[in-house]
Amino acid sequence: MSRNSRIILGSNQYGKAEVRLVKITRDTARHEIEDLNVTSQLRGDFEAAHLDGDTAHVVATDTQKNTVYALARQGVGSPEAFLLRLADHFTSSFDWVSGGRWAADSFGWDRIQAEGTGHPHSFVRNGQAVRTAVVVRDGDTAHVIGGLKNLTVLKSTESGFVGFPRDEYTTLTEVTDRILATDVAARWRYNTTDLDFNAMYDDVQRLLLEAFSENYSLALQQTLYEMGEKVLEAHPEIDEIKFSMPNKHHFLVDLSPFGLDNPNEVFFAADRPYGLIEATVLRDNASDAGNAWEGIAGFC
Ligand SMILES: O=c1[nH]c(=O)c2[nH]c(=O)[nH]c2[nH]1
Repeated sequence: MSRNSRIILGSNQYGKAEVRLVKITRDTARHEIEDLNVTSQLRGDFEAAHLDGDTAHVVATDTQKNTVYALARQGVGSPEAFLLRLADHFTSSFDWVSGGRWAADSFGWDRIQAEGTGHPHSFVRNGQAVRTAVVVRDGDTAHVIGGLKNLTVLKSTESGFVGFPRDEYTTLTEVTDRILATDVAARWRYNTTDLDFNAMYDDVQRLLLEAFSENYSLALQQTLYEMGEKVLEAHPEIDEIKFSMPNKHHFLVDLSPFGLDNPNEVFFAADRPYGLIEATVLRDNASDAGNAWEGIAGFC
């Protein structure tokens, strides 16, 4: 086949998406569970595969899936550490693999309560946030991005929204006492790979919840910024944090047709449309993110 010399291959990556991995650690009768959804994508010299169908460099996506399971046999530890190990494995095993992108969602399980410290091997899926992690490896450089999504929070007072501009299309009334509710999605970029990522995750989640709850909110934008600021102040290992937060509106129901008052007690929880508040909070001297954020959808 003759080739059009003015057409070239651009950026590319490939691998296995959403490998469902459950790892039970059962060294003792008290088991531990790790539950992840892992995506592995390789980057490097794959031009011949795209141009000629030459598979000599194509580490099969099936092999990538198997590698996820095989490396899990030695333990997961934390999503971030596990993805770093996958990155190391692929870049050191195949000369032409120069890097890639590895991502995981991880799902929490709590022990079913028994006396004392909980059941040794029975768990209930934790309905709280889904933990997210991404490792982007380019040569010897690795970027690690921790995160969470679906962290649903609500405060029933200590929030208002006043002072916004009014034009011919503005109907919103000013309120100094409203419900503020959102599903927090956040991704934060570490500036080192040598960390106890599980401890970091727990502390970032704690700080996010604390910041959401502690101050009067003049706008969801302000609360978002305070959440990011609190994380960056506490953790020099994090250079930036991105948020995407829907403003889940709760409208006061007019009960006057029924002869009833409604002192901020009965609400219609609308599911759409919703406000969508997104921002990045970062250090003014943040390290270079390179292409770390590429492919992470839904943030600005
Ligand atoms: O916290 C808020 N920020 C907004 O930008 C906004 N816009 C709106 O209609 N309500 C709100 N609330």
